[in-house]
Amino acid sequence: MSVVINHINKQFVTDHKTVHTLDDINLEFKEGEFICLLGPSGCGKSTLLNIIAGLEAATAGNVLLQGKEIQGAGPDRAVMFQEAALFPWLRVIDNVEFGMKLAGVPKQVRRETAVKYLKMVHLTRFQDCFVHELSGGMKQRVALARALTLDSKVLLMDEPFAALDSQTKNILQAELQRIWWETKKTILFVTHNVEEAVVLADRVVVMSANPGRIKKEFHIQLARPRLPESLDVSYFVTDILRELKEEVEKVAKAEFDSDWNIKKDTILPDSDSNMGIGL
Ligand SMILES: Nc1ncnc2c1ncn2[C@@H]1O[C@H](COP(=O)(O)OP(=O)(O)OP(=O)(O)O)[C@@H](O)[C@H]1O
Repeated sequence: MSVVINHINKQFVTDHKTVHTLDDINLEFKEGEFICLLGPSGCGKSTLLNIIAGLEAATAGNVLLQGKEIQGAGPDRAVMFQEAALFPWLRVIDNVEFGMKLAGVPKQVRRETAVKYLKMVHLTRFQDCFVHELSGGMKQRVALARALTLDSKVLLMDEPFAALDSQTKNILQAELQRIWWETKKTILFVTHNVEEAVVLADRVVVMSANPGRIKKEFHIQLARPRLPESLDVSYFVTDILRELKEEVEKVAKAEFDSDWNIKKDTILPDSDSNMGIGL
């Protein structure tokens, strides 16, 4: 399913100020394309993802899915966040079935579909466990299985692996590459991690901040599966980091006290592929 973002603007109006978060965002995702969105903290990545999900309204502009303007959230778009947001009182299998239950899918079909996707994330052995019995990585795999069950053509992922250790993250990146390949979904994946973006994406979109704009796009024409430690991945990482560095420093200058010295206290060593985290 193709996604077209037309002239999206977003302003948040609070009691004491108006924040111009997104300025004239135009983007097109081809059917089955994997896009990663990178940018300094606060540039509006999550806001843009929420607008595409229909969870947030744009101030101006629109989002077209297969040529049709979206009106709020819909089953054609599944969303996955940094926190798995599973129900602790339900077993794994019931968590995976939950969205289908709400959608009125009959019990038998629900169960078969849940097992199919638990198999896809290699968790069938744990289907009768409760959430507290799972590791962080397993919880995200349950959330991924749940997101896949509604068979939506678009998957919107907001830093889904950010809270995981690097080994688990690498495993899940490999799994996601395989699942994307098998399901042919259109994926928008928000991350702070440049290496993760290069490993996963067909195209990496870099945003600038204040207000959020599209700064540059990188087409990652590398064979898959990709390994984070490979030389061709590092080549793209270096290139993208160069583009991001300027943006992250701009945000830091605006947010840090005036005695902060960008050279002395630098948070931006050239090899840092998590640039911007924690700003
Ligand atoms: N509900 C809201 N009300 C007011 N301002 C908001 C709201 N949601 C987001 N903002 C502001 O919009 C800007 C963009 O926020 P957003 O979370 O989209 O950025 P981000 O790039 O995803 O950041 P991060 O990488 O840190 O998650 C920030 O300045 C934020 O404070």
